[in-house]
Amino acid sequence: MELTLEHVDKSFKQIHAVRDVTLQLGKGVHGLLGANGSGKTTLMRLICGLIPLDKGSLHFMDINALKQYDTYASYLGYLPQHFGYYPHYSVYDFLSYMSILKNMSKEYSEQRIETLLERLNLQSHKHKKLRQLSGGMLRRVGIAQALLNEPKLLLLDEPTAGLDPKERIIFRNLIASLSQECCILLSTHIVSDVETIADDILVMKEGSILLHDTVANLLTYMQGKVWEMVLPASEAIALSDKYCIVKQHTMQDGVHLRFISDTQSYPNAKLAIPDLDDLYLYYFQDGETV
Ligand SMILES: Nc1ncnc2c1ncn2[C@@H]1O[C@H](COP(=O)(O)OP(=O)(O)OP(=O)(O)O)[C@@H](O)[C@H]1O
Repeated sequence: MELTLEHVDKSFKQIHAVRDVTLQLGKGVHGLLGANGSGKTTLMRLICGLIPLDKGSLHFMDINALKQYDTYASYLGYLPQHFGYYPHYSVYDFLSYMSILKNMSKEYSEQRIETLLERLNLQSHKHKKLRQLSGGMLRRVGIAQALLNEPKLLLLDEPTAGLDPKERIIFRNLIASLSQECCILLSTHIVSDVETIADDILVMKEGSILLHDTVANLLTYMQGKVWEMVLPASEAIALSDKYCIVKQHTMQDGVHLRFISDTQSYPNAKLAIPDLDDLYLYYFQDGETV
């Protein structure tokens, strides 16, 4: 069960949105991190076949997505960043409608919808109109439609956007439970969404995959670059002009700072154990929005 992209490239007029991306993703959860405009959604839409590649190839298992799209699509589930829905449809009617679009038989889709309503804790809401649902429930309906055809390749574009912390945890657990069944590519701005559940992380910047490795390996790279120290408030301001500050907390004894520096810039700075937030800021400290 492997997704393979080779030299995938896409431009929109003068914007080079995806640059020569080559990667292989197997079963499990793959976190796709990147700042706004780094190309995550475009990459997902290319993988889904919603927009054509300018160059490159795309295979899932032995299927050539460009030549055997119908077979490829039968393995695919996709939750877009902004999933359009029909506010007057009930949860059940919406899922039935989506199963027709996915060419599923009536009998199979009825069974499958019941299973998913149960699994996603939506059973008691099945006759509610979509417009009556909270953001979290709507996101769960979005996931349910993506899972209707029991996909082997699941693409989730910022699935936790707009969810409260509790819903985010429920969602994370759900994704983790699906990871044994399929290859999941999950894009997000929120590092904590993928830190604990992703088997590996892809960091995308300006259309290219800058890093692709396990969390443990990526953090090894940050060792020796993350520092902590306490400074009087007046000195802390000067430091924030020079270094990338990851955390800052004012307490009675001064300002507690966590910052990134390739070398020990202050004698009283102590090395800290790096986390993914540090790594993310290290690569996006040049002013891009996170
Ligand atoms: N249909 C399009 N037409 C023109 N430019 C586009 C189109 N889709 C994306 N772009 C541009 O391609 C670049 C990558 O956009 P994309 O939406 O893929 O990034 P992203 O990483 O998903 O960003 P975000 O996190 O904000 O959703 C951006 O400069 C964007 O403006």
